[in-house]
Amino acid sequence: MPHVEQAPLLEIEGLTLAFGGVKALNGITMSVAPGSITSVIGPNGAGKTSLFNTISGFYRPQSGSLRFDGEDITRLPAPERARRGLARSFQNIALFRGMTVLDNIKLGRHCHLRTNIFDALLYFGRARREEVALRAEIEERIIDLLEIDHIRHAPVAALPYGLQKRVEMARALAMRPKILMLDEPVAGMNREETEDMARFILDVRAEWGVTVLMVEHDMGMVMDISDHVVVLNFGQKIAEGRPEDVQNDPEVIRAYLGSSRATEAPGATPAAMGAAA
Ligand SMILES: Nc1ncnc2c1ncn2[C@@H]1O[C@H](COP(=O)(O)OP(=O)(O)OP(=O)(O)O)[C@@H](O)[C@H]1O
Repeated sequence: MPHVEQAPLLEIEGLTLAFGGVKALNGITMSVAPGSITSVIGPNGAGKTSLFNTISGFYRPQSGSLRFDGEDITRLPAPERARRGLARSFQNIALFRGMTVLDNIKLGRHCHLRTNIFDALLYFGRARREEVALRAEIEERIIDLLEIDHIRHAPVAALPYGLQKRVEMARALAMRPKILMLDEPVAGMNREETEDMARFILDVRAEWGVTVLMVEHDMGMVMDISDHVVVLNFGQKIAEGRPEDVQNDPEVIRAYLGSSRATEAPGATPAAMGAAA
């Protein structure tokens, strides 16, 4: 059978976003294949967070378009994008710290709750009971998959940072997303926590087929688990491809050399950095 390429789940075309005179994004075109783990990397100020905020609908681009699951979402507000299956975590954890782990996870399902009075009136009895049971089952699967059963009743504020990050991912998963957007999922984690998180991301993809789009500075982790890597610098895409290709791209190494994160350059051996200088 001939190989047929699947249509991208997310297609970004010519995205431009400016803050005053600063072009945080300058004509970014990229796509995310269904079932892939796609990572966006780049030195500080490259535009990664701006890209995430534009995809999830917090920022409105000056030009360009976004298609998600075959539909144009460029003008849709953030909650509607979430409802359609774009879920994200945040660089700085955005959990309700006084609430328990379980209650935080339950909040993830809010985007699917009915808000229309007619829907609500029609929605009672068996259908409702079935949906409640289904949600509870999904929450249990998430808790099991992310190994957080032992802390389900703990207040989030009492947990170490690495576990809080895991709970944030659990909450995003409770939205039953098509794309899970992870903003620096291992920032501030030690090696062991990082390896755990990498394993959870792979498990989530394998078991649920969720597509993952992440921004991350930890090059080891990005290169280990990504299928596709997109590199930004000063708001522009300077490279993309398989981890091994991006790692050896002289322009990518040069971009990191000029930044405070030179030692994090993909494949930053002294020889490679000397060659790129
Ligand atoms: N709300 C804002 N107002 C003004 N300028 C902004 C705003 N957000 C981002 N910028 C500017 O846009 C550019 C891209 O920033 P962005 O935060 O997207 O980069 P980044 O790649 O996520 O950086 P980091 O790795 O440090 O998180 C930077 O020059 C930044 O100063």
